[in-house]
Amino acid sequence: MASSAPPLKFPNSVSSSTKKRRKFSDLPSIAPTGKNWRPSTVVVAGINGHPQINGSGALRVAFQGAPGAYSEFAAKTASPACTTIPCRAFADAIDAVERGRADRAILPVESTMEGTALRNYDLLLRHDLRIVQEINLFVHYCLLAMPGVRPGELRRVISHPMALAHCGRALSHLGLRREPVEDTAGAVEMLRSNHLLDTAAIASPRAAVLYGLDVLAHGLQDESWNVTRFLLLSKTPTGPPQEPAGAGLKTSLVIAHRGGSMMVLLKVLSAFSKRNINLTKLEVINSSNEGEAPVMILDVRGRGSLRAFPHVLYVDFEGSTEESKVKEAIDEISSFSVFVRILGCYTADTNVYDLQ
Ligand SMILES: O=C(O)C(=O)Cc1ccccc1
Repeated sequence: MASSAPPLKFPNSVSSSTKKRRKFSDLPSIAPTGKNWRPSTVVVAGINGHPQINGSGALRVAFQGAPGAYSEFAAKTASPACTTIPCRAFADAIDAVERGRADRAILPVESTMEGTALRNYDLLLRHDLRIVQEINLFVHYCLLAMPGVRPGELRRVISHPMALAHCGRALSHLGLRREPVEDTAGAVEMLRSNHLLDTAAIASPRAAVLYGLDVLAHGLQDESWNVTRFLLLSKTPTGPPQEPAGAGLKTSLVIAHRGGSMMVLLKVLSAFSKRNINLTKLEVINSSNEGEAPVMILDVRGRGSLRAFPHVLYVDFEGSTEESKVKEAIDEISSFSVFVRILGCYTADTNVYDLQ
């Protein structure tokens, strides 16, 4: 399917693109998966054209949650032939990669409704893993209950905090007490195994089928345009994908410093703009007020120690670390920032995958 969608615009992200955000129904590049789990547009062989890793040929991807979680769908979208490894927490998924029990970890990092999931970005910064792929997944939420339960019998709803937040208006309307749990599919599993008749879960339609629950409502999200961006992380650097002049590639950086935050921001923007490098994300974190925790970043080049910074910029831009203008921009930024780390260089995902 065509891959001509404009860059996604996430709230709280500053994009240099002036293109208008388009509605789901307008987008030509939606890759619907139908009832068939895998979007036909995704290349089956390996990640970014890199060879599959383990003997059986299947990439092992660790994700947070029970089978049927959105992160698992995202992993299957990235690499349809992969074996997925459920983990209790995102930190466990990262740990699985660090210890070699998995080849990749998958992490939701931002959504069109909520912006950047800073806790997950924090995790990324504390570990030495590289971003090797991004996946944009259209997230549909359903209200699920035990078979035969009617809406009037429900008192509370459980789900992942992001799902509860994305469905805030609908849940207020239903008057259900909200309780966060680790993940959406885990919530469904909890209903099933504890035979909870007064509790609903928010999860995907696939989780309903997987665990045999009734779908009481579809499309529960407050906004119809609800896309989550996931990153696939690897321990082994795969190197920038080989594309002529960095075409279709994206690089993610973290820039950290200790003071003069506006000045640094302006200088960073200037380093990119004078080289015509298009930013696709800019997130500014300031935690210099008393009582605010600094951002902890693993210094992968130095002694491998964690360093604390009050001012951090997350920057994604179009281009590859192999391009000379990108190297120059990074060198210039390194000359006035305390710390710069390349989080990954990978193929930009211009599709939005729809798993319904
Ligand atoms: O809980 C899940 O299913 C996840 O994979 C995390 C999540 C939750 C809501 C939207 C996207 C990802």
